[in-house]
Amino acid sequence: MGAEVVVEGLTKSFGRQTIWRDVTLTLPPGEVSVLLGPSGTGKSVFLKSMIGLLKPDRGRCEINGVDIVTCSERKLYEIRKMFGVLFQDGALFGSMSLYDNVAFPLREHTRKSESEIRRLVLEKLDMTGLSGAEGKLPGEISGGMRKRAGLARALMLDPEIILCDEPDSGLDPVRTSYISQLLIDLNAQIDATVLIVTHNIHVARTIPDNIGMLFRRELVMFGPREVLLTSEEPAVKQFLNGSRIGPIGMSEEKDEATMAAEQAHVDAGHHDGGTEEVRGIGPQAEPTPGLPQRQAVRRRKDRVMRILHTLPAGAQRAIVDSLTPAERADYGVDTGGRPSPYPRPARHGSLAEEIAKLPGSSWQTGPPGSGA
Ligand SMILES: Nc1ncnc2c1ncn2[C@@H]1O[C@H](COP(=O)(O)OP(=O)(O)OP(=O)(O)O)[C@@H](O)[C@H]1O
Repeated sequence: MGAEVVVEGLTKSFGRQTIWRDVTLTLPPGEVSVLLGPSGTGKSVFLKSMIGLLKPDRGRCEINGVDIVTCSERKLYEIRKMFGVLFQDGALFGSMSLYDNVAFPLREHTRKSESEIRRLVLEKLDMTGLSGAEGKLPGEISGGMRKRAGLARALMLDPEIILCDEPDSGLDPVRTSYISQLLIDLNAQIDATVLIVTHNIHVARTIPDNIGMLFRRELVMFGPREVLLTSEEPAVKQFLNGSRIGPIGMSEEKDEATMAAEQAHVDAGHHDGGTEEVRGIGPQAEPTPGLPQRQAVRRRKDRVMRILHTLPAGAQRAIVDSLTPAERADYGVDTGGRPSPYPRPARHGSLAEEIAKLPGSSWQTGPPGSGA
């Protein structure tokens, strides 16, 4: 199973520009999480901070009990080997064949024989649908193939954590669906913890177990997909529907006068720029038939049912609706479709307070009244 990543109070600035502050979240082991956010909110900076390429100003990022913010260079080097990273452009060496690109981590970090390297390279190229392309140069293949080659290379050291920086960037919707499916298939095969950074709404709706969103230099929320997908938080709703109407503006957040003017424009019958007003939660992608089931699914269900009473009502309903009759019986959910007080009665107090009291909790919730 993949490693758990615990991020607490992480803050990053460049000079006087704060990128984000007090980011707190836990990537549950072996689950797939997505970090959303408008352009420039610091999603890539967050990924780079997680692998120690950038140093946060304060806070912790703990992996297997090691805080990579404060650990020694030597320890960081060891921890980094647990990561497989897919950079935006694949980050392949342009003068090397795909074979040599994918073999690179093994040649650099292990003493494996060339025959063993060959076996492993061909295996990873096969897993990523690149069999037969090993002799090609990165410049001779499509963007989608370059991404998959980057992924094959990221898998070489059997990572426990896979970070993907905008796996969909530059890809058409069909290729985006393929690479997203590939990530689910890989998760089913190796049970690694996966974090995908993206602003692709379709990826966010169909792929992850958990979703978070960065906005206004903060993590607006992070939790089971049902929380964000049923959220009434204006920035989240606007983002998920790709609409101009809401607090997210062209470059930064908008002032109230601009928001009111835009709303009046839409009220007068003009289009809001969104392609669809999606309601409810669609099904999550499953592994391709013939592959094993994702082990994370059962673990996540148990985990989410333990914290169900702390979640907003809309998310609770969506989670309960997704259970089979047998699961409802297992978890003690009543037949009226509402959860019984499982595993303990709901307590009084704000959601944020309730969540903060959970053992090992590292949830981030939105501001009061945000529905987070
Ligand atoms: N090394 C750096 N030095 C100074 N500023 C930086 C550095 N790296 C990133 N930034 C700034 O941090 C901010 C966030 O950048 P980042 O690339 O993380 O955003 P993002 O959310 O990934 O955006 P996009 O979705 O467009 O890729 C930007 O204002 C960027 O200019």
